[in-house]
Amino acid sequence: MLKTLDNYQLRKIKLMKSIAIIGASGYTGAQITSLINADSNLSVQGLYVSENSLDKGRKLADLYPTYSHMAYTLSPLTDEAKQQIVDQADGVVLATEHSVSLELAAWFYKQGLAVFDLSGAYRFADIAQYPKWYGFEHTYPEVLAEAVYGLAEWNAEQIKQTRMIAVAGCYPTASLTALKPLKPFLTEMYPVINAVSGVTGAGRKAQLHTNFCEVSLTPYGVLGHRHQPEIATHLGQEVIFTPHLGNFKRGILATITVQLKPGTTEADIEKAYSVYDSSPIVTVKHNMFPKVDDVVHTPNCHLGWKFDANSGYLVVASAIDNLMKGAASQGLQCIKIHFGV
Ligand SMILES: NC(=O)C1=CN([C@@H]2O[C@H](COP(=O)(O)OP(=O)(O)OC[C@H]3O[C@@H](n4cnc5c(N)ncnc54)[C@H](OP(=O)(O)O)[C@@H]3O)[C@@H](O)[C@H]2O)C=CC1
Ligand SMILES: CC(=O)N[C@@H](CCC(=O)OP(=O)(O)O)C(=O)O
Repeated sequence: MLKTLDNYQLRKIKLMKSIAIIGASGYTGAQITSLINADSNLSVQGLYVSENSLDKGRKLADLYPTYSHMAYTLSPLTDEAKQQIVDQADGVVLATEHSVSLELAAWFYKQGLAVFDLSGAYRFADIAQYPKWYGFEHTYPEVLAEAVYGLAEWNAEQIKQTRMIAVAGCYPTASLTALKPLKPFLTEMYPVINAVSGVTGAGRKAQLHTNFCEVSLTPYGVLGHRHQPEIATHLGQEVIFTPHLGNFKRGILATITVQLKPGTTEADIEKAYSVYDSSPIVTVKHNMFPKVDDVVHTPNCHLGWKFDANSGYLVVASAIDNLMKGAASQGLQCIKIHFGV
């Protein structure tokens, strides 16, 4: 029977899965490395940075002393390294910028690996969206056609079936987790999402606007952030989305105001959110609101809501850690769902 299985199927039934992490010196890459390292069903094949990276050859723990228990070295992603990944790994995590992920995802996918991309390069099924929101033409429609949106609580069946997983964005994860259960009750009025992110959301590289002395709570990307169409696409409804940069390191709080269909009751909303009753990750509270501090460094999403039956307005707040549920721990959820470990 084994003779009829191809290499990928054989790898899939192997008990321990080996994962390569590309972009491992960045915030999400280092975070997912620590999660994979701690998981008894997974092993780290290797950690990679760009071929000419200033960090190549350095130990991850030298960049992040908090990871002093891990002895991994950052290797340059040369052609030989890519071939080694193909030979040794079952899956590859891309914790790289969108245009880098665009190329690497297609290459590793075509070599037969499972790809878990933390960037936005494969999150829209509609190829026409990429030039506007990401500034590039998507040149791999055949790989894009295989991509599934890695919102773990909602798309588990598809995540099992495909090798190309576009892990959901950070603000979209917070927003969609709150809004998707309410879909049957939404009207034509757009939900209004105001969200604040910690500065790690912008990545590790030096940028003026994330300097300590520059950061002060402010909106950005108003009526033009790429997460607006990501949320709208995966909700199936337009939204108004306003992100803010907050003066804290980690975490996202999205506060969402939405008018529900006439006749909607509190019981309807309770029932809608009961979809998360069996989830160890999503917790829903009525008339109690979440705090960012309660979710940072955890994979959890905390939701809190209040409804005014007279006006039909619901306010729901959603808190996650942008580096965890917004990227690395959701990536880990996708890996574990995909490989069934
Ligand atoms: N930060 C966040 O909260 C979230 C981020 N994301 C997404 O995850 C991805 C990574 O984000 P983040 O960790 O913040 O980014 P960082 O800027 O912190 O890290 C980027 C990493 O990519 C490496 N890199 C750059 N170019 C290449 C290349 N050509 N080949 C291999 N490695 C390369 C960098 O190392 P070097 O340059 O030294 O090679 C670094 O390790 C992005 O697409 C981002 O949009 C998703 C959800 C949340
Ligand atoms: C504070 C900050 O700059 N946040 C980033 C979002 C985080 C991110 O990298 O976006 P993805 O989840 O789509 O990968 C931004 O607004 O672009």
